Amino acid sequence: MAPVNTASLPIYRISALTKIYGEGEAAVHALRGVDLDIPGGEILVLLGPSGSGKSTLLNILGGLDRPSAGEACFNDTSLVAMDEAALTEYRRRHVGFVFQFYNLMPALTASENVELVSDIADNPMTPEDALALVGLSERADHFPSQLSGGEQQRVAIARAIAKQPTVLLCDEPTGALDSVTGRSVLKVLQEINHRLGTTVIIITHAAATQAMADRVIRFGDGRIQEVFVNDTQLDADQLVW
Ligand SMILES: Nc1ncnc2c1ncn2[C@@H]1O[C@H](COP(=O)(O)OP(=O)(O)OP(=O)(O)O)[C@@H](O)[C@H]1O
Repeated sequence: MAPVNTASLPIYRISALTKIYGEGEAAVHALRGVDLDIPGGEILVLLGPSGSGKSTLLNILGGLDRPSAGEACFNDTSLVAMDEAALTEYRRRHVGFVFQFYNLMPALTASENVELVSDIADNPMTPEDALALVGLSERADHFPSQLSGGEQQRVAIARAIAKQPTVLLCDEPTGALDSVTGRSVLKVLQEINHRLGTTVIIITHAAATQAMADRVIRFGDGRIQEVFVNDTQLDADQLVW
């Protein structure tokens, strides 16, 4: 299938975004004024040391947390101005999450784990289609304990994409995996971006991942240190780390 080219218009516009946890002497300045446009349809990789604010930014973009000040718009709608109900609706319709740990229900099969989410979505893929996209058709009836770490993460990705989200937000998706398995998971994320046009944002400590990105953001101390546009994305199969 030909790549879907939805790149160009910003899907997120972020300006002067700050996040302070706690108060007074105990205050932690997690974001210190972030300005960033994220074009739709891209693979964006967020790099930076531990504690530099990457997860805080991702959580705000995903509607899981709120900034202390500044603005974050999704398709020109302010996430900051949304009330809790609107934010929940935004998450439900538009955002898929993938975390380091897969959080699958142990008593349910791969297919049933995906079905849990497709049941509450407006226009879901079937669990069969979602599992086929991540290359796990053969494992649909297996329980999590019968799957490898990489396979469990692929089920988690199938679950996240089954509702056909606009964006897929991934916080250390390969953090618990060896490099070969991690590459196979990144390959799946790349396939989803190419085939469905989903905007994919990946936080990682595996710096080699930047070679498959359209855009790389380097974070440090709550600020963007560098934005790098990558014109020659590698196939995830070719990543070396
Ligand atoms: N709920 C919270 N309450 C207080 N401080 C927090 C909270 N969440 C994050 N922080 C602090 O905010 C700062 C940024 O954290 P964040 O998790 O965004 O960093 P990160 O770059 O994602 O780090 P890592 O790579 O280790 O996940 C850190 O100093 C962290 O301790």
